[in-house]
Amino acid sequence: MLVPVRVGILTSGGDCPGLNAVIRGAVMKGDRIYGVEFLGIRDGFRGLVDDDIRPLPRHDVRGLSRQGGTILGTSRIGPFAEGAGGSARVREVMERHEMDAIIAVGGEGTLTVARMLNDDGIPIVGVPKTIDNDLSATDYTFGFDTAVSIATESIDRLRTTAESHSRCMVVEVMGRHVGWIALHSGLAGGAHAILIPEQPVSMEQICAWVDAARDRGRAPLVVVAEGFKPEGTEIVRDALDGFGRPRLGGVGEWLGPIIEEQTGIETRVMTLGHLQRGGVPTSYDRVLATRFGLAAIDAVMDAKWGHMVSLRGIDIETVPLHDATRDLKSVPQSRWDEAAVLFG
Ligand SMILES: Nc1ncnc2c1ncn2[C@@H]1O[C@H](COP(=O)(O)OP(=O)(O)OP(=O)(O)O)[C@@H](O)[C@H]1O
Ligand SMILES: O=P(O)(O)OC[C@H]1O[C@](O)(CO)[C@@H](O)[C@@H]1O
Ligand SMILES: [Mg+2]
Repeated sequence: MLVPVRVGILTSGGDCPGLNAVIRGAVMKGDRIYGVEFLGIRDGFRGLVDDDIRPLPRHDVRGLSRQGGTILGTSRIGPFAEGAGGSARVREVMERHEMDAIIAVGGEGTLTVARMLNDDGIPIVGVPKTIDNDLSATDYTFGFDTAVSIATESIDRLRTTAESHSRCMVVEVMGRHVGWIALHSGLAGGAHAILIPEQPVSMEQICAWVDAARDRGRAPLVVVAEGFKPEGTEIVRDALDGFGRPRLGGVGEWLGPIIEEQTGIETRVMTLGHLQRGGVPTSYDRVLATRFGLAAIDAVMDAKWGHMVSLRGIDIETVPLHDATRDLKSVPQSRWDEAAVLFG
């Protein structure tokens, strides 16, 4: 059996508070316990395609657990894009650097690529990241707690100004396919309506909740996930990002004027955007990310190729990437029903 001595690590997809803590955990345990050397792959899979790789010694990860972003850089470039060379190119670059295995830290797309590389025989393990908390096969991903904390603090601040002016406030948070950030920050912040991609809601219902909150003497607070789709209305999103995905952000700006017109309540809109992904991770995310990093190098040494580390209850386990990338973890109906009792 291959005993890895040189391990490459990359971070891919959108950045997320806690990525550096994963890198530190893996490198420190790899150095102290297993005596392996690390290679830092720059900007996710781009570094493998372009051969942009450098040594990542232990002293380079000092103090990293509290640092936001990723010291390795990240991108949405994949090895299976046209002209990128696929698994053959990845294998060639690994051989040039005598790299025995790869730790890939990323979201559903990155882990899908890791699975495809593994299917072609490349020794790789995954670490799940995303502020959206949309990965199945793990209870939580790091970054989510930080994003919810930032959103909740923002909601608390927006509330005092909204109350002073008796205004309605619409707060747009991230959540491309799922509404976990909106659900948790909305619950924590006492929102009068929480709008998520999983639950289409009509404008009539949204305005009814706003009216009801105002009638009780409250400044109505609406928390909306960027991927929310109002029932019976198409929001045209024709702008695409560099990778052909709809550029989200803007549903709040779309909702605000309609609420103002239909309810007569002066309405302001705040889109939190990338604030939710920046800055230092919370202590919860630092601990989870560090534990994921420690478990990732264990998985490499145990040759758990094609697996990712995962949180189950309070334990860190490994699960096959095939299971982890099958379905997105959306907000179940019961969680939305539970929250909806408090709307209006
Ligand atoms: N099914 C796929 N086949 C080939 N390449 C893929 C596939 N899915 C994703 N990729 C590649 O992997 C990259 C990383 O995926 P993506 O940009 O979705 O980030 P992610 O890891 O899912 O993180 P985030 O949560 O920020 O989206 C994609 O930009 C693309 O280049
Ligand atoms: O930073 P970018 O590339 O605009 O990506 C934004 C997307 O990334 C995420 O933050 C994480 O997947 C989503 O919530 C959001 O839609
Ligand atoms: Mg993705």
